[in-house]
Amino acid sequence: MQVAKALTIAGSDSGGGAGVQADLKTFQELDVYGMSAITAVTAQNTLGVQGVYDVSVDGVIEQLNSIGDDLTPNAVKTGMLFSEDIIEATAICIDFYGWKNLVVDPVMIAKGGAKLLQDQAVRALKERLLPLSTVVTPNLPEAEVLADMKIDSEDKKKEAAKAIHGLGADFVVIKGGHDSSSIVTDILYDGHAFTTFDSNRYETKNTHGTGCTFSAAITAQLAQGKSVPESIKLAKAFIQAAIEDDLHIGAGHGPTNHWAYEKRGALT
Ligand SMILES: Nc1ncnc2c1ncn2[C@@H]1O[C@H](COP(=O)(O)OP(=O)(O)OP(=O)(O)O)[C@@H](O)[C@H]1O
Ligand SMILES: Cc1ncc(CO)c(N)n1
Repeated sequence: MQVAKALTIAGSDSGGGAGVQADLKTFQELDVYGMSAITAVTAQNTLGVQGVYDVSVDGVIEQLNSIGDDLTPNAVKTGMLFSEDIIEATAICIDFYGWKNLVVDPVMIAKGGAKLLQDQAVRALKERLLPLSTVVTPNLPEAEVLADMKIDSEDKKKEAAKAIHGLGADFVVIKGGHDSSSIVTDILYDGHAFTTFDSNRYETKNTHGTGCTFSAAITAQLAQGKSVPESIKLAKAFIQAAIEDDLHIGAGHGPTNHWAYEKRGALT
């Protein structure tokens, strides 16, 4: 049996809803063999982030070398990268091993406000990682930082997508989770045209790890040879199911349900 392999380079969430844990659960649900290189360990639950401990740059490089020397991934995603040095090391390794199908989720701040990327690391993200990326998936506040502009209209969102595309990503998806409208719209820009992906907003506080899960689903699809638009369509259906069928775990912002998409498929 030939199985596609995907790698996540990201932080660990002890609460299991975001970060490496969300990525591996998503890969597994989408029939992709999951691998991980951990950049930081967070002490985290549904109430917030209690601590952040970054892994040494040597530790990150050694994990990537272990994978690169034996287990070539068909697609790679990055999540929480924390520091300029970790971004630099990640970019060098991705380039060295020639890994393709890179999805960059430019994680900056956790929903509760904790910093998951140092301010001085934004430049490295823009200059070192985005030029290697197939897809970059900012939420609205991240798109504002990457494009260096305020986004307060649909036209501004499109202008920001163009600016981020100009940083070197092949495809830009600006996610709509932070909007307040009843329809959640993610927009995709491929350098020529825009495509929109709409869904009904589901009112819930259990949205911890939505961005990680969405970008991991895109990565799993790319690993299996799907096109970027096809991968985003599936990822949107995957996250919609995971949000709507919420698990009610923990007293704060609970995780999404990584089983839900498969379960729906089994029922239809
Ligand atoms: N309430 C909701 N109902 C339906 N879809 C949603 C909702 N919130 C987010 N989404 C979808 O989830 C995906 C992630 O979007 P979001 O903007 O929440 O990412 P994020 O802020 O990076 O997430 P996080 O930082 O919590 O991991 C997108 O595809 C978005 O459309
Ligand atoms: C480790 C980690 N990565 C990403 C996020 C963003 O959801 C988070 N809260 N924690």
